[in-house]
Amino acid sequence: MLTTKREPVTGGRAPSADTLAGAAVRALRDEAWLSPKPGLVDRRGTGAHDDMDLPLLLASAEALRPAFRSAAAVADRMAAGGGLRAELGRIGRAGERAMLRATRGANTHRGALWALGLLVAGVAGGARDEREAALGAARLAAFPDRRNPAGTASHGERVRRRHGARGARGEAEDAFPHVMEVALPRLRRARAAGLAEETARLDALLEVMSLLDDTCVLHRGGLEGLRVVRLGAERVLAEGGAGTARGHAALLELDERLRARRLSPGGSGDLLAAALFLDLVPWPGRPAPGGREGPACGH
Ligand SMILES: CC(C)(COP(=O)(O)OP(=O)(O)OC[C@H]1O[C@@H](n2cnc3c(N)ncnc32)[C@H](O)[C@@H]1O)[C@@H](O)C(=O)NCCC(=O)NCCS
Ligand SMILES: Nc1ncnc2c1ncn2[C@@H]1O[C@H](COP(=O)(O)OP(=O)(O)OP(=O)(O)O)[C@@H](O)[C@H]1O
Repeated sequence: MLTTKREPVTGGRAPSADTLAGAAVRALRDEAWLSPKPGLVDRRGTGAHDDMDLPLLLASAEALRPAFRSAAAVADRMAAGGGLRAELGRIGRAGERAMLRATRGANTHRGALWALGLLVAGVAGGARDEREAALGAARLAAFPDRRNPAGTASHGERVRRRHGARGARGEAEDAFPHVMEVALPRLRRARAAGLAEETARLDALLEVMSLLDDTCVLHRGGLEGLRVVRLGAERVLAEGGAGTARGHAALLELDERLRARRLSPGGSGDLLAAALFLDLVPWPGRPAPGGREGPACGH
């Protein structure tokens, strides 16, 4: 049964489902285009992957638009609770099927759909700012996924058992600390310091990479792989970040190393996309989203 949602934000209305879906797809596209990203698919190539490239990521992002729209619509209609969580689970699984159809079976955006789907629902549920959106998403993530079909042992599940990493689910339940306390502040600090938008985004990605227990990396490379990713990202930042000659050289070296070991920091890519999404949301009563108009990276 549908329950009515709590009264919305004071003053303005939550952005429409179309607007939120547009921002989520745009965030995925921006993350995909961003280059050079260590180990990830970008506009230069396939990174550490052999089953995906930029056109496939862009097609996947577009295929997820209806799922984001539905997540927003249902969160606008229903009160936050177990019922809404169950609906989001259904929408998320349908979104994953649409993604797999669009990519002929490649997992291009599973983790991203999870993070962005919950955040879209957090915003549509009446959040007035990004902090409230992350807290709303966390509350939803904490409800049991009642309709989750049993017996689907994902890579993340196996890694969780083996290494105790809490992965994508833990990040959401904790209200996205690597988005709220790492990626967004880094992005804004870098912009305030006058760095180019692409450099600011790369530095935000690298800082997340240097801290995250990424189950994508653990699955492919174990604890040693995770160490390579985290220390490598830390070194790029210590050399001055993506915008300096030394930092850029360290970044390309890290990219080589990750591609040679088939290590892809997909969880960090997802969380950068989540930060870009929150940065794009037209919060009620506020001016231009993220203070910028139009694509920052020329696509
Ligand atoms: C919880 C999810 C992510 C499944 O998690 P699980 O770890 O079992 O899956 P999987 O191994 O496929 O990994 C998920 C992806 O998360 C990303 N990731 C990895 N580590 C992290 C991390 N520390 N933080 C954030 N993201 C991470 C990576 O991209 C990874 O590929 C999710 O897909 C799910 O339960 N979906 C069901 C549909 C649903 O409820 N959707 C709701 C929102 S629409
Ligand atoms: N630019 C990007 N390039 C590649 N992956 C990305 C990118 N941005 C985010 N991701 C995330 O990385 C994940 C891809 O993970 P991975 O390739 O490890 O999946 P898998 O198919 O489950 O594993 P494997 O390929 O090892 O069998 C996706 O869930 C996606 O959300």
